[in-house]
Amino acid sequence: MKGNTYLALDFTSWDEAEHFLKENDLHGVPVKVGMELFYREGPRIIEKLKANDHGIFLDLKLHDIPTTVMKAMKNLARLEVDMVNVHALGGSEMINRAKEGLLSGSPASHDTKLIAVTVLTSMDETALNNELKIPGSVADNATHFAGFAAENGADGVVCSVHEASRVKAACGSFFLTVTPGIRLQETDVNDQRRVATPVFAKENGADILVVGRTVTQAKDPKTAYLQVQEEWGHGSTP
Ligand SMILES: O=C(O)c1cc(=O)[nH]c(=O)n1[C@@H]1O[C@H](COP(=O)(O)O)[C@@H](O)[C@H]1O
Repeated sequence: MKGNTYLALDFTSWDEAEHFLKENDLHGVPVKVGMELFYREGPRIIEKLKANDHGIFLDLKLHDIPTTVMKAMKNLARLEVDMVNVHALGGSEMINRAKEGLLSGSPASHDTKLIAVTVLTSMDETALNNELKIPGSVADNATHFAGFAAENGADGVVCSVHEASRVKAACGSFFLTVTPGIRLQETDVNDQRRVATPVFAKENGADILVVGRTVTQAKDPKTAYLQVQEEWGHGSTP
C-alpha cells in the first residue's frame, strides 16, 4: 500500500467514473471512493472497481457514537477494500470500536487498514483556533490525534504532507500517513488550505498520496497522474 497514489473518484455516478477511467487509460490505478459516489451507487461500485483491478480506499469518514461506528465498520469490512476511515474527532473509544468492527467483519485472509482523519486539509490554524475553538497549531493537533488513534488500533491517519514527518516521528515508521491536498505546480488549490506538491511529499516521507482535481481536471489526466508518481519518486506505469 505504501507508495500508492489513490485517485479520488469524485464523480457523481459510476458511468461518469468509468468513462473517465476508460478514456484516460487508467485501468488498475488505486482509487478512492468517497461519499459522493458511494451514496449514489452503494456497495456494488466496490465490486465493479475490483473487477477492473483497482485497489480501493473507501473514504466515508465515519463519525458517530462508538456502537454505531463499530456496527457500520463490521458491514464495510465485508467489502474487503484496502483502507477505510473515521474522523479522529470521534475520540479514542470510537476508534477502538471501529477497529473491533473491522476485525470482526473481515475474513481472516483480508486486512483492511483503519485510517483516522486528523485535521481536514481544507482547514487552517485560523479555522481550528477561531471557529472550532481548538487551541494550538494544526501540526500539534494532527500529531495528538494521530497519537491516540495509534493507541486505539488505527493503522494510520489522513493528514496533510506538512504534518507527515512529525506524525511518523511520533507514531513510528509503520504507522501510515495518507496525504490529500496534493497539487502539481501551478494548479488551482480550490477549497484546500494545506496543499503540497509531490516533491514536497517525497521530502516529508508521506506514505500514500490522494490526488483528485490536480489529475481529474488536468488537460491530460494520465500524464498528470504519472507526473505525480514520478515527482513523488514512485514512478510506474498504471
Ligand atoms: O479523507 C480524505 O480522503 C480527505 C481528507 C482530507 O483531510 N482532505 C481531503 O481532501 N480528503 C479527500 O481527498 C480528496 C482531495 O481532492 P482534491 O482536492 O481534488 O485533490 C477529496 O476526495 C477529499 O474528500
